[in-house]
Parts: sequence; C-alpha cells; structure tokens
Amino acid sequence: MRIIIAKNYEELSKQAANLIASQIFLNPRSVLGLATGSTPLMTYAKLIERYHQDGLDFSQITTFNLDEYVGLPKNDPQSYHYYMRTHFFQAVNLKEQRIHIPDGMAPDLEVECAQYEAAIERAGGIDLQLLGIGNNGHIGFNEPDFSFEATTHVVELDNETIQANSRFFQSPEAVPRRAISMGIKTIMRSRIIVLLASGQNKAAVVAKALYGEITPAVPASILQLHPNVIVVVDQEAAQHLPDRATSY
Ligand SMILES: O=P(O)(O)OC[C@H]1O[C@](O)(CO)[C@@H](O)[C@@H]1O
Repeated sequence: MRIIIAKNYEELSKQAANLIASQIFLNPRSVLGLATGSTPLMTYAKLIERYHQDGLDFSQITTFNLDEYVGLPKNDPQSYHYYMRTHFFQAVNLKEQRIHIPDGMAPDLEVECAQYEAAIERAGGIDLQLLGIGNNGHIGFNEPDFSFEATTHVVELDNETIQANSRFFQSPEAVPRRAISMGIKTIMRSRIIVLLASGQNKAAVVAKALYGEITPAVPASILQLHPNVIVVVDQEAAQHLPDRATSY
C-alpha cells in the first residue's frame, strides 16, 4: 500500500487525477471504476481540465460506477446517474455505450446485479478503481458487517450512512433505504485501487481502515490485503496515521 499525504483537498484531487491520467496514458482502453460522494468531485474537475488542456482522451475508456440508490430515476438530481453526468461525463469525450452505472429502477434488482457483474467481467475487469470512504468505513455501499465475499448486490443502508447522505436530500426520510453496490469481492478484483479521503472527520476511520484489524466491521480494512492500493489523503484526514506515511 502506498500512502500519499497531500497538503490539502486541491492537492489530493490533483494527485488523484494524475493517477487516473497516467492509467489512461498507459492504456487508452482502460476500464475505470468510478465513485460518487463529495470527495472525488474535484478529481473529476481536474480530469476535465486535463481533457481540455492536455487532450486527455476518454474516447476508448470504459467506466463502471460503484453504486446507485434503489428507486431513484436517472434524472433525479440525487441519483448517481445525475451526479456523474453533471460532474463528469457530459464534460469529456466518454462514449455513452461504454458508461455503466447500476440501474436502481430495474424491475428485477437481482437480475440487474448479476448483469452488472457480468458486464464488468466481459470488459476484462476493472483496471483502476476510485474509492471514497464512508464515516463508518464503507466502500461503495458495502456497510459494516457485510460479508467480504459479496459481488454486486442490493444493500440496506446503515442509519449512519442515511444521516451522512441526508445532507444532499431534503430530509433523512427522503434518503433511499436501499442501493445497488459492487461488492467487496468486485472491488478487490480491480488491478489498482485509489482510495481518497479528505477532512478531519475521516481521520479516525482512515487510520482504522489502513492500520487496524481486517474485519467486515470496517469494510475498507480489506484493502490492506490488496496488492496495489494507493491511498491519497489530505493532511486533515491523515492526522491519525503513523509517521511512516509519505507526504507530498
Ligand atoms: O465522499 P463522501 O461524500 O464523504 O462520501 C464517502 C462515501 O459515501 C458515499 O457517498 C456513499 O454514502 C460513497 O459514495 C463515498 O465513497
């Protein structure tokens, strides 16, 4: 595991965008796993800058998003479809047919999960997976105490996650209770994983995930077993990390 400690959120975002841009330069046909939440927002903004300034080419890139709420249509402003379109997809030259996000409105959610997993396999697996981390250690929407064995599946969201995400909704009651998420197994099959965390409210969970016990009670702790993880945190989120972590 490599840990990059960036000065602040902007530097973190630049570093994350650089890692993704390098992946694209090395393999213009890369399969990228993408995340939502507030943390990767500026990473997407930096990638858009690179697209305009350096001609970073997404035309042959395939993307798979980690998750989507159940019951939100694609044009709902709180859906992850909407988030990705407005914050990233519409601003770069990704091809519509190579963009994948689980469909939370699918009539049969189990079939949707199986098809999503199969599509990832057909694409050859994920080359680089971008991840945020929830306050409770979740990655994707894999909540604490969920098995490390799951592939794409329907999850019941934790109260903590519902409370945390209610900032994007009119009230906690408006937050969907279920989501489709890639499972831990899906995530762990990615060749490279880039985990982002920003701000002091993530400091405790970051330390627990990276240096604590490996347990489904802290889903992100499984990343300690992945051979190719790059963690990019800002100084605030790095507060509880040991000194041997690297600074930039
Ligand atoms: O980046 P944020 O907004 O802190 O969210 C952290 C995590 O929580 C989620 O938004 C889901 O609750 C994930 O998509 C994200 O990785």
